[in-house]
Amino acid sequence: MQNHNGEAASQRIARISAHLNPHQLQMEGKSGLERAYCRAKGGSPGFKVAILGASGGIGQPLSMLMKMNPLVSVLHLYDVANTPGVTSDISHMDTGAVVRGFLGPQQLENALTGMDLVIIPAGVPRKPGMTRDDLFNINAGIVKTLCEGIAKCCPKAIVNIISNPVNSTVPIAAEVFKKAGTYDPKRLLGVTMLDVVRANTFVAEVLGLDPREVDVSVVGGHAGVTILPLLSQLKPPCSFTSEEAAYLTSRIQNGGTEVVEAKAGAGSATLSMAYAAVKFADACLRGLRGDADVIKCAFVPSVVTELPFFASKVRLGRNGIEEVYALGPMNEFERAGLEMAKKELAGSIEKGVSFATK
Ligand SMILES: NC(=O)C1=CN([C@@H]2O[C@H](COP(=O)(O)OP(=O)(O)OC[C@H]3O[C@@H](n4cnc5c(N)ncnc54)[C@H](O)[C@@H]3O)[C@@H](O)[C@H]2O)C=CC1
Ligand SMILES: O=C([O-])CC(=O)C(=O)O
Repeated sequence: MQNHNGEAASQRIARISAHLNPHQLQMEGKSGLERAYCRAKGGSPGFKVAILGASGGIGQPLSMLMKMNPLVSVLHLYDVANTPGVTSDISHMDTGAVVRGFLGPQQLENALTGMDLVIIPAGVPRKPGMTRDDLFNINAGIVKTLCEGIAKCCPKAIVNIISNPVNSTVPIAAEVFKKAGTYDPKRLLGVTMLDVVRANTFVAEVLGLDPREVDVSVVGGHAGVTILPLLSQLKPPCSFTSEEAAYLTSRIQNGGTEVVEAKAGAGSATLSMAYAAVKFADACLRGLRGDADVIKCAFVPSVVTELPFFASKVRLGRNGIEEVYALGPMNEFERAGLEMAKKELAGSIEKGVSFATK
């Protein structure tokens, strides 16, 4: 009996059994992959997304949530450990995206080829007492290698960098792409969405509002004092006492540390980060699709200050970043915060650039 694609029963069984063993499929190379992608024909057309570091604390819930995203037609899960299990598990979800797993450096190129969006949560997380910069020695090399793969296999992809320290890993990525001759500043974004998610939550708590009604712009970078919430620009407009502004700014700046301490050695934010990463990735995909007015904060190549990278609101479109918005009016407290943020950011950016160019 033939199915609606005109496929005979024997072909159907062969296709399904091949799909059940991702490794076998991988070994079979292109024809196996092509067969798996046939399944996408039944689903909606969409974008191809790779997650690098897909088996980790962020990677797993992020993979799950991206499998639920109707804009995704193909989802590649890459890690140096445990991707067969994560892929098998997630592939049973009855959503449209076809999921494929890739394990270890020899499969990185297949994981990346043809991707529209690459999300990178690969790398080690903090333990109590550490700063994000303490992760530099391990994560800088990981991000560099993964970006070399991107430059080679999907140079036009939008890249979302989650791996810390974001203030240095984004400049590293830029240098890798420059060296490879593929750099497009519109396509490189450091993910600072969790700072916005936290800011919305904490501000809503103070104001007694639903967090979904609150929109805080968070600029600067993604570590300590470089995280600068612009509470004076809050939507809906509200005023805070100086005590409230100081409390909220400090809580937003230390949100990551709050989670690291509560997890007491078992890592840093993973679930709220996966939520924030999907919110951001979805915005990038909506931009690629051509939706109007997709605006989010991100740490990007920038000319809004004298620094080469800075987080501010950006408009996302078919080419990635279509517009980087200026910081807008700030009060005295925020202007002082901006000076502190820029001072620390300059060193973190320089550290990333010199690592990648040495
Ligand atoms: N941008 C942000 O707002 C946030 C960033 N982070 C950062 O995200 C990163 C990941 O955090 P978690 O998922 O909690 O860590 P985790 O340790 O649970 O997972 C990391 C994953 O990366 C994989 N990995 C290591 N080296 C790799 C390589 N060369 N290629 C591919 N995969 C590799 C590991 O096998 C592991 O599965 C950390 O650097 C953390 O600091 C965490 C929270 C928020
Ligand atoms: O604090 C950390 O190490 C992880 C992170 O970036 C965050 O939760 O904002």
